Amino acid sequence: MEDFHFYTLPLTLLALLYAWFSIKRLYSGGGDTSPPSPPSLPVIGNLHQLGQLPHRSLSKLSRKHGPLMLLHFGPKPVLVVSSADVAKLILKTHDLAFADKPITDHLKTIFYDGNDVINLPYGDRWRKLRNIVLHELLNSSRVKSFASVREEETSLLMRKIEECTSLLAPVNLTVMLVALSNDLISRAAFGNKYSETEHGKIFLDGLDEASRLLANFMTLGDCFPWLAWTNRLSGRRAALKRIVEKRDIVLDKVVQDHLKSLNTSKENIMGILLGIHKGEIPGVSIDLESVKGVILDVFTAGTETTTTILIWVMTELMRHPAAMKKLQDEIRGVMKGKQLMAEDDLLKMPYLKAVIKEAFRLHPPLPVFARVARDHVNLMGYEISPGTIVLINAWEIGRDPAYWEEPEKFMPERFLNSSTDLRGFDFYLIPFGSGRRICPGIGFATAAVEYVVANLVFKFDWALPNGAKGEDLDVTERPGFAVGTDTPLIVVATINSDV
Ligand code: HEM
Repeated sequence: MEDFHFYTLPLTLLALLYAWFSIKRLYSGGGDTSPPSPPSLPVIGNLHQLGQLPHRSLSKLSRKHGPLMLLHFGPKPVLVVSSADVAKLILKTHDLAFADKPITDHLKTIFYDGNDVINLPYGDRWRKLRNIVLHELLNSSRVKSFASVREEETSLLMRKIEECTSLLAPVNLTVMLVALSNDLISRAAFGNKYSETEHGKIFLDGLDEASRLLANFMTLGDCFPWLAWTNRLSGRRAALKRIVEKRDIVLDKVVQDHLKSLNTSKENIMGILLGIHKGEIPGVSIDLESVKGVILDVFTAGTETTTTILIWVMTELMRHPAAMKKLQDEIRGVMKGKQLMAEDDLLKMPYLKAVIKEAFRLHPPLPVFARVARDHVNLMGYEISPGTIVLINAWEIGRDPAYWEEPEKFMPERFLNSSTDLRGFDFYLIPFGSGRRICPGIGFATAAVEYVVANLVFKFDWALPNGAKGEDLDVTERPGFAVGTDTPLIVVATINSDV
C-alpha cells in the first residue's frame, strides 16, 4: 500500500500532464512549426467558436491571433487567412499547392458525386471541365450574346416596379431581384424561364432547399468520419436525397428534351454542352453526368450570389443618399435624351462601377471561400500538411486597414481613378477569389449587376416607406450559402419624370 502511494501519484500526475500537453499540441497546432491558434476544446477543437456568421467569428478571432491562424474543426486542421498579404501567398505564390476544394458527403450527394467544376479536385478532369466553362460557356463574346436576355428581363422588372408605383404600393425589391436572377440564369442555361413551369419550380425549389440545408458550415459528420451516422440521424441526408431525386427528374427531362431537338441550340448553355457531348467541337468532350454537374454549378454559383450583391448595392445606395444622387446624376447625364439603355452606355459610367466595387468590398456574397492543401507547404516558416483546409475570409480582407482607409465606411470614391478591379489581381479585393480556381462567372455576373442597377437608378427615384431614413434600414445579415440581409428591402419607387 505504501508503494502504491509513492509511485502511483507522481506517475498519474505525469500521465495527466503528458495527456494535457498532447491534447494541447494536437488542438493548438503543435508548437513553433504551426501558425498561432486560439485556445480550443478537446475533441471538438474550435468548432464551438464558429457561430452563425462564420466570417464575423473568424474575423474576431483573427484580429486577436493574426492574419494566418490555425483552427481545428474536430481533428481537421483549418487555416484561416485574413489579410491581403497572406491571401497573395496562398492564391498566387503557392496557388498550385492550394488548388483543391473541400468536399463533404452532402456536397457529393448534391453534385453528382462531385463530378463538376466547383467540387472536382485539381487535375485533368477538373481542367477539362473548367476549360469548357471558361472558353465555351462564359467567355466574353458569349457573355455579350446574353445581352438581349439581360435587356428583356430588366425591362420586365422595370414594368413590374412601374405597376407598383401606379398602385402607390411599396416594392419588395428583394423578392423581385431573386426572381430576376433566377430568370436570367434560367434563360442563359436552358433558353427559357423554367420558373414559369411546374417542372422549373420543382427544380428551383430543390436548389433553394439544398442551399438552406447546406447553410451550416460543416456538420459534425463532415468533421468526424466516426460521427457520419449523425447526418443520417439528423434527417439531413434523407432530406437531401429526396430533394436531389426530385431535382434529377427535372434535369433529366430537360436534357432529354434538348437532345430530342434535332439541332442543339447554341444560344444557351445546355445546348452548347450537349453539342460538345455529341462531338461537335473537335478535341473537346463531356459526358452526360458532367453536363448536369456544370448546369448545377451555374445555378448554384450564379443565382443566389447575383441576387445578394444586387440587394447589397441597392441597400447601400438607400443608406447613402449622396451616393445615390451622384449615381443618378451620372447615369441620367449619360442617358440624356435616350429611353433605352444599351450595354455600351455603361462604359461611360465610372461611378456606377465604383459603387458596385465598394458593395463587393464590404459585402462579398461568399464572404469566406475554401481551398485545400494538396502538398506539404512551408508558409511563412510554418509547416502546412496536405489535406489542411484553408478558409479565405474575403470579408475581412476587404477591411484590411493596411490597404483600406476608413474600411467600414461606404465610400465608392475610393475606386475612382484607381486601377483596382474584381479580377483577383488585387489581393485586397477578392470577392470572386483568385488564381487557378477564380470564379469563371465574373463577366456574366458583373454584366448583369451593372445593367440592372443602372436601370433601377435611371428610371426611378427611391425612398423608404413611411418617411423612414436610410440609416434606419435593418442590415442584419442572414446566415446562408450567400450572405445577404435578413430583412427584405421594401422601398417606394417614383418614376423619374425626365424618362
Ligand atoms: C456575384 C456573383 C458571384 C460571386 C460573388 C462568385 C464568387 C465565387 C467565388 C468566391 C468562387 C471561389 C473562387 C476561388 O476559390 O478562388 C467562385 C467559384 C465559382 N463560380 Fe462564382 N461567383 C459569382 C457568380 C458566378 C456565376 C454567375 C457563375 C456561372 C454562371 C459562377 C460560377 C462559378 C464556378 C463554376 C466556380 C468554381 C470554379 C472552380 O473551382 O474552378 N459564379 N465563385
